[in-house]
Amino acid sequence: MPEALAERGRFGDRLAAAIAASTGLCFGIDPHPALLAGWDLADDADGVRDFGLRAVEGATGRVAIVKPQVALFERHGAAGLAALAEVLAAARAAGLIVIADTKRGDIGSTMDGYSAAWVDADAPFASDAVTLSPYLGFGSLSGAIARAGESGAGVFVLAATSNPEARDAQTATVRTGQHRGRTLAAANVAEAAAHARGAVERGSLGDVGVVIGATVRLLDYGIEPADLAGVPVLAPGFGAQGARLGDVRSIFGVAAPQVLASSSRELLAGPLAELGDRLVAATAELGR
Ligand SMILES: O=C(O)c1cc(=O)[nH]c(=O)n1[C@@H]1O[C@H](COP(=O)(O)O)[C@@H](O)[C@H]1O
Repeated sequence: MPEALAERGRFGDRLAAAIAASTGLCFGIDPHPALLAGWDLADDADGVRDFGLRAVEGATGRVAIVKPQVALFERHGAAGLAALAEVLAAARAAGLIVIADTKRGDIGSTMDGYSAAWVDADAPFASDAVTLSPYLGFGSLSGAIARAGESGAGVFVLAATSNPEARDAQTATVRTGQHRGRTLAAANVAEAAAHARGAVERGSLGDVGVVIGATVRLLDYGIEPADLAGVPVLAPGFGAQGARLGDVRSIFGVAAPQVLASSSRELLAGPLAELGDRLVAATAELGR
């Protein structure tokens, strides 16, 4: 077993334990300009760092999973990325499971660079998991998936995203190969499910998750909740995009227990002093 994996264990196992000990609430850390202003912070690199660190402080002991949005730090250039590295390290030091929302996706050889940046044990932006786009072909991610597994990290692969304009592309029918006849979204789910088989036998979760927006109807994308056995489901779209935390069961059916219900702006908006209360209320609304 590679040393890094031996140290922290498999991502899916750690995630399953975190959900069992807390809930699947995933707190999105998205430093938008208006939210920074709401916490009396400047929209610059220092501001996004302080915003991220305060969000991590509010999350600690209240939620198990956080998801910093990379672009909202990156927009402040090198200093913004340095701020992001600090926030990621603080979140991991606090024992939170950190999903970096990078949405990277490239040809396989280039994906090695992203792995070195985000998921290797000694990566400058080391995270527990990253979001990846499979729309250059799921196979283009196979090296990144293997490399994440070697360091005990995970990946979340976009399947049915929360934005309505993705629907045409993601419901297109695959015409050749083993997924012939499936929608592209369902084919990505099937690939993730294949990675989860061993974990299902252990009563755990796989290291390859999918992203399915809480705003979509699974059946419209050719996905059945039962297709998701053992697959962690990152589900953004709660709060600002309209989905309600209390509806996780009706949206995801039998897959509800492995859903990471993600909300950013709705939890971040409002006074910093009340952030803890908002997180506690969201946890109660989500339930177990
Ligand atoms: O991968 C994501 O995190 C993601 C996928 C998706 O389908 N939809 C989606 O909204 N997201 C991200 O989830 C967050 C949603 O933010 P709120 O709408 O403020 O809760 C943003 O950071 C989005 O980039």
